[in-house]
Amino acid sequence: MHFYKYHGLGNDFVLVDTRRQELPVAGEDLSALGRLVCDRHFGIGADGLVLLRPVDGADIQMQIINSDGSEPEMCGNGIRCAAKYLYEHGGLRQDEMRIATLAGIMRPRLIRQNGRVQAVRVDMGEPRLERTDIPMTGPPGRVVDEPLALNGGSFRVTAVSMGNPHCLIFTAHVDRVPLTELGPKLENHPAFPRKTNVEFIEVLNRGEVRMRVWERGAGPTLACGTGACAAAVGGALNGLTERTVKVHLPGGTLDIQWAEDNHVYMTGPAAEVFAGEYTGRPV
Ligand SMILES: N[C@@H](CCC[C@H](N)C(=O)O)C(=O)O
Repeated sequence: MHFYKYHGLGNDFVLVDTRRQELPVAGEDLSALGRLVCDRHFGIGADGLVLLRPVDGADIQMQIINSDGSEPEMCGNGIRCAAKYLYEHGGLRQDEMRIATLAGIMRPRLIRQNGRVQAVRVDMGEPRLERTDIPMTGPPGRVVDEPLALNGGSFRVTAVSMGNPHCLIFTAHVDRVPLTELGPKLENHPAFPRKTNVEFIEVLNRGEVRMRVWERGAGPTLACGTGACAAAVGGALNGLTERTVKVHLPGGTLDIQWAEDNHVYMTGPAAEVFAGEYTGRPV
């Protein structure tokens, strides 16, 4: 299987263009393929597998499989990588694209300099704030700075869906958070019937935050695009930040704007690392 390896701020992906080859999976067992290629010891190694497919009504479809084999609705860093690949290798020589995902059609726009893609700005659509849309259990309404019981204590959480669920916790010292202990407990908390991504956020000032993320189906990652968008929305909902913020992640910085049209715009880099042939065991 021919693949490309990309990353967005260290959130890394194996990218496969299914328009150019058949996948080596019996009955399209994408969950098993995702687990195999993402494995950092026995596979190529990645946080996720990004599959590009032909589709009606958009330029391309992006499907993503987490490293645990689950299929999320959307991936912000992955879509910037997909857009860069499509322009540089995938025959889509246009600056604006429409990419279909399980969360709807996303619209990346390339920012180019001397013909090279420097960054990608993506219209990530509207955030979903109703509890049932996260989804989260409990009475109807938004989940903003609400207590969530865990381990005999409680956290104040804000919940935002960017097509995929995010549980945001604002904290004074993000470096002191025991991410690998709390992350899986919150990811699998019964309040989130489809599990959740978990973001710990420290507000530096009204235009900048620092964030660490525990991703649903992938664990701790160096960056999360949808998570950064959710953090900007959550910061504004709590009155802690403006609607335009820089989100500093372990892998680098994303610029996020929750615009007046209610759409969230994410700007950040995407990088190609290498290409290769996966010769591992077919599923
Ligand atoms: N890293 C991604 C999010 C990938 C999906 C996530 N793990 C989930 O299950 O929702 C991003 O950059 O948005």
